[in-house]
Amino acid sequence: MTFIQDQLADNHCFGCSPDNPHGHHIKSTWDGERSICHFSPKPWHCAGSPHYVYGGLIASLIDCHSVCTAIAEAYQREGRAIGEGETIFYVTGSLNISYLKATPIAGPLVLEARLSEAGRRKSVVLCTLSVNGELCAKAELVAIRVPASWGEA
Ligand SMILES: CCCCCCCCCCCC(=O)SCCNC(=O)CCNC(=O)[C@H](O)C(C)(C)COP(=O)(O)OP(=O)(O)OC[C@H]1O[C@@H](n2cnc3c(N)ncnc32)[C@H](O)[C@@H]1OP(=O)(O)O
Repeated sequence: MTFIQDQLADNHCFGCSPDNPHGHHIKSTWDGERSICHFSPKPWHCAGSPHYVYGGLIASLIDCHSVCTAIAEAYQREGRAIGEGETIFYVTGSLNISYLKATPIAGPLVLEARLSEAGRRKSVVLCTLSVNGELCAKAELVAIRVPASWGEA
């Protein structure tokens, strides 16, 4: 299986860099229309209850998976394989989440994202997070394209 994050070089992101030892290391697939990410929370990712996932973690996963989706779609729109040629970099402009149900920590969490708008600099990504087929959170993220130098070390 090919993951978006493994095709992007020099990535330092807490959410998705394969090389950040302290990060979440999320992995997302992209099929040309939608992206999927599976994540299994650890017991310490709990909210006030040990049974449910901390909302900040949910936001972090949705944030990163959605921005990676915007990046994958932008490469596709330019007719390039992900990571090929000049780096395409997006950042989060806004993130609006609705927590619909407490998210079981037993997981796995399944994130699914697709674009509802794709402009020159601005993409709008719709993302859902489900567990065992139950929708627990949904979000809209505005991703803004920035120069590749934004991501340099
Ligand atoms: C190495 C491989 C990769 C590796 C992969 C890396 C994945 C990284 C994932 C990390 C995700 C993050 O956490 S990123 C970190 C958190 N985010 C940030 O730090 C961003 C901080 N904010 C900024 O730098 C700036 O405000 C920007 C870049 C977001 C926008 O500023 P700007 O450049 O002046 O934008 P501007 O020209 O005014 O607007 C352009 C268009 O975007 C819209 N727009 C601008 N800001 C917003 C906003 N906050 N919410 C909604 N929409 C907005 C405008 O209406 C306009 O739409 P229209 O008129 O064109 O329709």
